[in-house]
Amino acid sequence: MKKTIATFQQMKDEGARISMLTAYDYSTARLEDEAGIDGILVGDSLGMVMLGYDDTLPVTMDDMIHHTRAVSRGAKDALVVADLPYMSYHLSTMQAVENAGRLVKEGGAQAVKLEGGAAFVDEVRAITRASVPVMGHIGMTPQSVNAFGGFKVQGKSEAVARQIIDDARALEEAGAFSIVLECVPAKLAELVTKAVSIPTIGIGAGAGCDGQILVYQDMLGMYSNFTPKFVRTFADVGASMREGFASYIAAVQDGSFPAAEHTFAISDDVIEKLY
Ligand SMILES: Nc1nc(=O)c2c([nH]1)NC[C@@H]1CN(c3ccc(C(=O)N[C@@H](CCC(=O)O)C(=O)O)cc3)CN21
Ligand SMILES: CC(C)C(=O)C(=O)O
Ligand SMILES: [Mg+2]
Repeated sequence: MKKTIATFQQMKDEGARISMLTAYDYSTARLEDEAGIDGILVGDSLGMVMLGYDDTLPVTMDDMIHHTRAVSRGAKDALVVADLPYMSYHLSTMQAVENAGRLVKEGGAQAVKLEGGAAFVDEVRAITRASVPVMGHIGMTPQSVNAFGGFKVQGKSEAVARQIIDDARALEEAGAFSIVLECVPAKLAELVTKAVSIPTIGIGAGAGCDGQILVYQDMLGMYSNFTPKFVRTFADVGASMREGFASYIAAVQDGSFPAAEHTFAISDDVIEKLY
């Protein structure tokens, strides 16, 4: 059965941990869904892991819609959340609602995510008012990479830690259904999780969150540009792929592929006539 934002809230209330992963295409979404994932995020991280940019800033609404449509078709049960990319919700609440609406209407997402806390409560309220559920995202928000001076842990000082707690409360008050906590100290994430009644989903935020999310290429060993400290390789699919590609290349080179069983037959009569 399709999971909803009510399923997420019920899981927090019952103390069941929520599992999320990113996906950017139909086949991967299908595999994650079959494995029983609760939620799939079509992250703007697709700019890095799918498109090869150095950060998420160049990702467009058209990129997001293209990938969200594919994921929506593969996610039978999982809740599909799509990221609002950089500059798609920063100009006005009107722009935010319009683009959130496109991710639902054209992409087939059930919810959207935006980066920001107290500074974006007007956008969260406006999108929620249009009946699109919003996931907040605070801590190390990658769209602010230039403002942070790199992908750096946030919330180690009292001032920033306090801001993160205030941001979480502001998001809940504005109607967000859930909050991603990225790259914040584990004990701060625990405090935030207790400070709000909506589920927190952590990435590099420790086990005290209500759920976890990872970029799937990271947990399958498929992306080697960097490996954040918070990543565990659950299966080395990257190594399997490299081996598979290498044996294909070798088989083509030595002529062992394709073999007879991979070919289509034609009657000798027909062939004779062609000579
Ligand atoms: N493949 C991938 N995985 C991600 O988790 C991810 C993306 N891409 N793209 C968007 C953002 C960027 N993220 C990142 C990127 C780098 C670090 C990183 O290198 N962190 C270091 C140092 C942190 C510090 O000490 O301040 C680490 O060791 O984890 C963390 C998160 C998380 N998101
Ligand atoms: C890492 C998650 C939370 C994200 O925002 C993304 O994949 O874009
Ligand atoms: Mg993102």
